[in-house]
Amino acid sequence: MRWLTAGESHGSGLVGIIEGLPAGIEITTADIQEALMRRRLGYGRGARMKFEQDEVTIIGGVRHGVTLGSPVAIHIANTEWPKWEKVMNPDPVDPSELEGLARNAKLTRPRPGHADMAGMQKYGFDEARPLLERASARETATRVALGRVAQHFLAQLGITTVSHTVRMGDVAIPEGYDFPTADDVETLDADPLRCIDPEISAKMVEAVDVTKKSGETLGGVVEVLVHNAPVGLGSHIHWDRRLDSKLAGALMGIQAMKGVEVGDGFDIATRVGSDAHDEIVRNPDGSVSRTTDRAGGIEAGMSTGEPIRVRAAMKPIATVPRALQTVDVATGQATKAHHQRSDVTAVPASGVVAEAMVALVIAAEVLEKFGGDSVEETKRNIDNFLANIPRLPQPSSEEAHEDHLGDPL
Ligand SMILES: Cc1cc2nc3c(=O)[nH]c(=O)nc-3n(C[C@H](O)[C@H](O)[C@H](O)COP(=O)(O)O)c2cc1C
Ligand SMILES: C=C(O[C@@H]1CC(C(=O)O)=C[C@@H](OP(=O)(O)O)[C@H]1O)C(=O)O
Repeated sequence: MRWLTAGESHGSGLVGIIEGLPAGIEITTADIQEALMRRRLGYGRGARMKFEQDEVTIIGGVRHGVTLGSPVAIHIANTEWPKWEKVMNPDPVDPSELEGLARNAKLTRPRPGHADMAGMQKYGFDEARPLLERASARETATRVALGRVAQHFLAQLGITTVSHTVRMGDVAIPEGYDFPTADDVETLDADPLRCIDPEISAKMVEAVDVTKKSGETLGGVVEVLVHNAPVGLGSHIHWDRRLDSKLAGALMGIQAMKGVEVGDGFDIATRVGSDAHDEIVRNPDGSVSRTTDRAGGIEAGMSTGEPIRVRAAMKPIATVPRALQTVDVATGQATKAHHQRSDVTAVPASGVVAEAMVALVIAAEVLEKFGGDSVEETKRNIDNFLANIPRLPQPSSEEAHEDHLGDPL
């Protein structure tokens, strides 16, 4: 399975293509539209989220609400395009038509923390527009659209994904909360911060308000959980086949992410071994499970069958209203970075994007291990694999209580 996106923030639209998914995934334009609505929700987003619409067209790969096994191509029109048509036209535009257009003004005061400065130097532009257009998280609409197709595939296999906000600036949900499941998605989406704790959510709203008033921006942390993923996705045999490596790369590939954790992540480094791992127990049917989920459902790069749990830390938005120190690349003068309308925070939206990225990784891993040209075939292969994992023998009561501490390997 592979996928690609194209399109600029203020271009005519975005395009996503995903190839290698099986036939038989149930998906409609309305489903994708709904996924894109979820990405627009969230307290702290800027004006653009309110007036711009995501107009979805499925270009190929789906017939009568079901995938065909051919590449699925999705177009998302930017409804703002008429205002940007001259400034962002792929074809040359007569300079007289651009004269005096505020939108065409050269952005020569790069924002620290965005693509402006490094991008100008790397790609040889004398202003930031050609960089920020593609760096912009507008592109994540396409990932969410493709991610929704992957999520439907996984859901038909019984695998579900859910995301939520666990931190907004210095407000965090206390550890020890029950992991949300697919049943919580509606409640989470109805919360302005996509937080499972209403009291903490109210404090997060307050933090966003205070931040906005002071001309500042705010970051936070989102968590994604995958429930019911089979054991054995990913592999220990090479670094780039490890599931944790792939998930970390996918999450870090989201704009503004500065850190990723798997399971209890960085906190694990502060603990002793017996508080760091997930002890293994025999279930009555002879299968095994873990007593905790500190490892985030991944050991040695392989899913264990426990919930997969990953987190991503988002930095505060770089377009800070109280603009930061920079230099004007046209004059060399010290100045303040250019500022336009912008989000105060996009953490809740990032949870939806992170969920899509995780779904795309898990879908690819499911297909890598189990294959299948139809969803039914993939499902048969998973069921067959799981049915053939040997069940543990029934222990005698003495053996069950035997202390294996110090057993030689
Ligand atoms: C959903 C979402 C919305 C974002 N909105 C903004 C925004 O309004 N203004 C801004 O400066 N950055 C915003 N960002 C972050 C920038 O896109 C990002 O900082 C920039 O592309 C530079 O990449 P980097 O932060 O990964 O270094 C947003 C990110 C996401 C995921
Ligand atoms: C358009 C989206 O997010 C944009 C992401 C973004 C950035 O710099 O990443 C900057 C803002 O765009 P603008 O500068 O045009 O106001 C956000 O609105 C979107 O998520 O659909």
